[in-house]
Amino acid sequence: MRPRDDRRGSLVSLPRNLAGFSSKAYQSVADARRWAEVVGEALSDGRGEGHYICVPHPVLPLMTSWLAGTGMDVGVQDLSRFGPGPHTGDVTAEVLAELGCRYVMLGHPERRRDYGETWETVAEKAARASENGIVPIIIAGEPNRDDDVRAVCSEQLDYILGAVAPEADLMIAYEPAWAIGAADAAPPEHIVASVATVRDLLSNRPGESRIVYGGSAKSGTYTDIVAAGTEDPMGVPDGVFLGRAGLDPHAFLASVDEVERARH
Ligand SMILES: O=C[C@H](O)COP(=O)(O)O
Repeated sequence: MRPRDDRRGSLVSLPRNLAGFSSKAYQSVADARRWAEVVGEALSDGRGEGHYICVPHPVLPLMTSWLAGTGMDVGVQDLSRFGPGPHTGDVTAEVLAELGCRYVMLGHPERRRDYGETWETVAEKAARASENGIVPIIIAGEPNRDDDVRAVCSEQLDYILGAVAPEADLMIAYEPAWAIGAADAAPPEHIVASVATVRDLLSNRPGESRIVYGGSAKSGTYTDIVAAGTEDPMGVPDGVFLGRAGLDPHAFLASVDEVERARH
């Protein structure tokens, strides 16, 4: 059975084409508003359907209202591993769901670096999200360039697959840690081989899964990946996840166009 999207009151599928942007902790509220004005105007015809942004918690309701009419989904970058109760400072999945949160990023190397988050914790958070109708975006990928992608991603995903219901929707952002915050994205051939591996690791799930690529992605990255994946369509991700490049709303819009063009 498909999980219920309580916000829309109906059963929905994950989008097929996904251009995403995580604003991390880069933007002020005024910056976020300026970003939303440009994107909101460009996608006011609903052309943003299925594309998404992940913002800090306080920006969630603001961004949701600023992007109304675009079709875009809004998510956040973390949530509490606890349910409602005595957990000072935490933001629960229940509160986020009430605010219309569609996605939550989990497992990002920056959170593991800054807060020592373990995959056990990430899995607990994924379960909390999923039980509350929020789709976890699991940031999976190898720490070092010469790591064994299958071995690393398999171990990371085992934590998650053991924690969320088999039929729950799941998004994986394949992000090799060595390509995050770097000068360039990982080589397209590496991305294609790795995405095919991740797809294979998820192939027995009854639930819907999507895979996007992140790590120094910018305009042109998705087109390069598609070109490298001509012989291996399973290795072509369902979209791209921008960090720094997406701070420029025009660059985000270019990625939306690129993903839409490549996948129609
Ligand atoms: O979630 C997004 C990624 O971590 C990518 O960030 P970056 O494009 O700044 O490397």
